[in-house]
Amino acid sequence: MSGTDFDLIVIGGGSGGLAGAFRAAAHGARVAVLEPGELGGTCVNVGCVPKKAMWLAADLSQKLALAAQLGFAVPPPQFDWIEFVTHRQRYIANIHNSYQQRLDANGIALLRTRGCLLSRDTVETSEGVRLRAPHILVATGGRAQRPDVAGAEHGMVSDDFFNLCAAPERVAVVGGGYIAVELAGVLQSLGSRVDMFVRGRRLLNGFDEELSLQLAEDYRQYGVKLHLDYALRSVRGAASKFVLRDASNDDSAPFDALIFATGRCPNSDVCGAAGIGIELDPSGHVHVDEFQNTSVEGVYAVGDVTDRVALTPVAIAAARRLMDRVFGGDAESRLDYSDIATVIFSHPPIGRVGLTEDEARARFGDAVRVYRSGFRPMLHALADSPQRSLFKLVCVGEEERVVGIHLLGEGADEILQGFAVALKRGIAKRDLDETVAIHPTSAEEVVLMR
Ligand SMILES: Cc1cc2nc3c(=O)[nH]c(=O)nc-3n(C[C@H](O)[C@H](O)[C@H](O)COP(=O)(O)OP(=O)(O)OC[C@H]3O[C@@H](n4cnc5c(N)ncnc54)[C@H](O)[C@@H]3O)c2cc1C
Ligand SMILES: NC(=O)c1ccc[n+]([C@@H]2O[C@H](COP(=O)([O-])OP(=O)(O)OC[C@H]3O[C@@H](n4cnc5c(N)ncnc54)[C@H](O)[C@@H]3O)[C@@H](O)[C@H]2O)c1
Repeated sequence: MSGTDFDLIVIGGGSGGLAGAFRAAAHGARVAVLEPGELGGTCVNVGCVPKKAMWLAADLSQKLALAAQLGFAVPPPQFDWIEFVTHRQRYIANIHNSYQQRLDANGIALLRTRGCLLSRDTVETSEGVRLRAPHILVATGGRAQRPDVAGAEHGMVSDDFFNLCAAPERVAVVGGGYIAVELAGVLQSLGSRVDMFVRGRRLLNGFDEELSLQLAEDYRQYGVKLHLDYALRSVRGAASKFVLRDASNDDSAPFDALIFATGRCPNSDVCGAAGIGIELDPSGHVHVDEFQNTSVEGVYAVGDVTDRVALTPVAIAAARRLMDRVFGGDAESRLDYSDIATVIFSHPPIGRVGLTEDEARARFGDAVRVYRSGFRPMLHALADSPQRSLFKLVCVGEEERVVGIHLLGEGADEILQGFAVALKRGIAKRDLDETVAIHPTSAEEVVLMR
């Protein structure tokens, strides 16, 4: 084997790529990873990790306000954004170091460069070096996309949010999905006045409608202005003042910052996927089968570049199972994509696993039975804060198999994981009824619904 021959070349050192590289190396494969940016990709650098750090800061600021209402002598909190970012980035630097150490310890070659597929077994680096391997993993992730309207270049995207040094006074967030809801919540909590411009008639399309309506209510109470059914026509921006114009040519108030959270597109174009005949869907996602095979033999793909669920643990799990198949001798190893739990780090958070009520009714008709519990969590009730929780169970058939769990409220992010295991194991409502509650908690509502 020469210095440019490997068993596996991984293009992209993000969540999926690194997980695949480590698992392949553990099976004895000789691995090269190509990554021009920071190790860890989107999740570690401009996604889950810095986002969750900002969410924790926002959550603390809300808790400080509750504490003040409950008798603690808390002076109005002054948030030093730059100091917080120093802690956040130190945390991230530790992740980079730990990845680098693991790569070294596993003998994985890291090339700080871009990779482009030349054929089914050859990748060319930006410097023109050709590497060869019988197995290639495409794990190049995705990038934020701006809407196709005049002036869109003036706005930030989520990557830029993480470069902020202070809360802008008035912020416009365009979009109503995961990132829009999360960034709007953080900014409002940390002192901005946020307006959300949402194309649809509600937040979080595809999530349970009742929970999305309740979250919209929570956001309004919290001071976020929601502009639903908003058709953005253009943006004018100059000297850090932005004005949005809608389809009726009405102008918005001026904003100090504008953030587009209008979806992401796959990085299949920057790694030569189409050039070697890899099948893409109309939006450029790499089409993979249930074993993560692309349409070109020996070339696989995982994570956000594929036409599957765009979440970090999904990219990681898919990559590990793939490497167990390719190098670990387990011919059937593949990820079961059903019933993947997900959390939106809104204020309060939303957790979801399985079918929404609408999806269940479309599939099972009258056999669906829904249980719900709306309540004020104890801390909020004590502090006379209006924030409410709404938990829902979607059940099907005479045995009332639980096919969906939807939690909006404080703690939902931490409560859901265990119940996701239960749902995946096929529990029925009766199993929840037979489980003795843990009192007093929010989680107990899941086993007490009648
Ligand atoms: C703001 C935000 C918040 C998020 N929050 C969460 C969350 O809370 N929970 C969650 O589960 N998911 C979250 N996600 C989604 C999560 O970040 C992605 O699903 C995950 O990072 C996908 O991993 P990946 O390996 O497919 O791609 P990435 O992590 O994006 O990694 C791809 C890597 O490939 C590299 N690359 C691209 N082209 C090339 C090339 N030609 N050659 C070499 N390298 C290349 C890139 O530099 C990048 O490092 C969030 C995303 C965003 C944007
Ligand atoms: N907590 C988490 O796990 C988490 C957090 C962030 C992102 N993610 C992942 O990243 C993915 C991408 O997140 P996202 O928020 O970018 O996408 P998204 O698909 O959740 O939301 C995109 C939003 O942009 C709107 N939109 C699209 N084009 C528009 C246009 N031209 N004008 C106005 N609005 C427009 C859509 O209507 C939608 O509301 C998510 O689907 C999720 O898989 C996960």
